[in-house]
Amino acid sequence: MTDFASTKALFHLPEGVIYLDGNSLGPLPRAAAARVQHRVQEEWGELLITGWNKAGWMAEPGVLGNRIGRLIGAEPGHVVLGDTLSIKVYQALAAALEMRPERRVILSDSGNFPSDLYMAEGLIKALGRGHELRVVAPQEVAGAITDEVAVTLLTEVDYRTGRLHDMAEITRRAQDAGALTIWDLAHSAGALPVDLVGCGADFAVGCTYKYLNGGPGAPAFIYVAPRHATCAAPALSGWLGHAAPFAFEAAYRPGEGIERMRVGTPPVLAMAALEAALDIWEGVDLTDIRAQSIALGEMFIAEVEVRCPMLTLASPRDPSARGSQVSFQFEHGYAAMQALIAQGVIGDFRAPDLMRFGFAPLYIDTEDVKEAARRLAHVMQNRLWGDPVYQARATVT
Ligand SMILES: Cc1ncc(COP(=O)(O)O)c(C=O)c1O
Ligand SMILES: Nc1c(O)cccc1C(=O)C[C@H](N)C(=O)O
Repeated sequence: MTDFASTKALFHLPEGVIYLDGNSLGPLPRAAAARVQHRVQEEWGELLITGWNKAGWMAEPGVLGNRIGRLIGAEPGHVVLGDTLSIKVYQALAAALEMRPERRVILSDSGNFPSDLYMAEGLIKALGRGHELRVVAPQEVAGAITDEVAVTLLTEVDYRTGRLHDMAEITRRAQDAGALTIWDLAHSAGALPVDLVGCGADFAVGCTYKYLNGGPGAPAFIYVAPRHATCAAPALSGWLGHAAPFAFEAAYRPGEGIERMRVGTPPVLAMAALEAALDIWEGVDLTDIRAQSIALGEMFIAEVEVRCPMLTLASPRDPSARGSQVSFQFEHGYAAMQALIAQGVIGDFRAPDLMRFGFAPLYIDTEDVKEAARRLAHVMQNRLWGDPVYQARATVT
């Protein structure tokens, strides 16, 4: 059984703050600052360029990829880190489309994060072969899998509502129809158990700065199923995905297996912070995370619905149908969230009217949830959101 009181102590959280936004950016693992400092001073400072070999910087995208692989049910040696999630979406999609050259439809849903859809649009333009991005409502995905579909591009957990796709069922249906699947695990990795092997997923991508707590700008990851490892063509054929980067050949040859999904120089400083964050996951059981995340979410919903009748639940009520976040709809949601943040409870707002709260059991406990609901009730009952100071929109929300 995971001891969540011990894991909470491993994070720095500002005094008085209840942090319900780890679904956007996880908090600072206490060990990360010293780990980054060590990398800067002892490795970069003292080893200089020899750090690539002596400190293992060059191999780290695969080493950390394996540690993430354990959390998402991947086979060892089939996850690699690097770049941003948007880039990894592009790579997976380009590889999948190449593997289904006779088909033209990319199937996604309106609950997908816009960047995934934008990357698909950009790739369609770049390919110029008449592909279509077909976007349906989340609940219509299964029915929209036809033999026109080359690939499904879906985020398992809807970033706005927390609605969860049935990964196993959709993967099965897609493959029965001859399509490939790409799963974006941005809101899944570290939030709930994921079983890529069990589901038979073809590709998966995700970020490490949310529930994995790797820090702002932490690198993304990509998974390619072993059966595709030698046929997935890398669209972004950078030198570190080459079979022999240091042979400096004039022409590109894809690297062995997942190595070919590397592009360029790895983010060495960011990986130091991520390494410290992943240490915390070593003793953690994802089934414990799921059970506790459901308990926290259920408690929050119950407390808020009793105290704040003006808020409407926008997430699935059935906890098994949602990820590790809960959203409430409110017309003045932006200002209400700003007022709540001023009370020390950090959640976020997603247009047009959703107040979104993430529950990460590693550092959020039942007392936090009760206190967050109390402060939210204070904001709502006293109509603090009506104060013009909370209406001004910030650049990043
Ligand atoms: C589901 C999903 N996909 C893609 C992205 C984009 O990630 P990045 O900014 O790392 O490219 C995000 C978050 O920003 C996301 O939540
Ligand atoms: N990646 C982000 C960023 O660089 C700035 C602000 C927010 C983000 C996010 O990750 C947003 C997140 N994907 C979401 O679900 O809304």
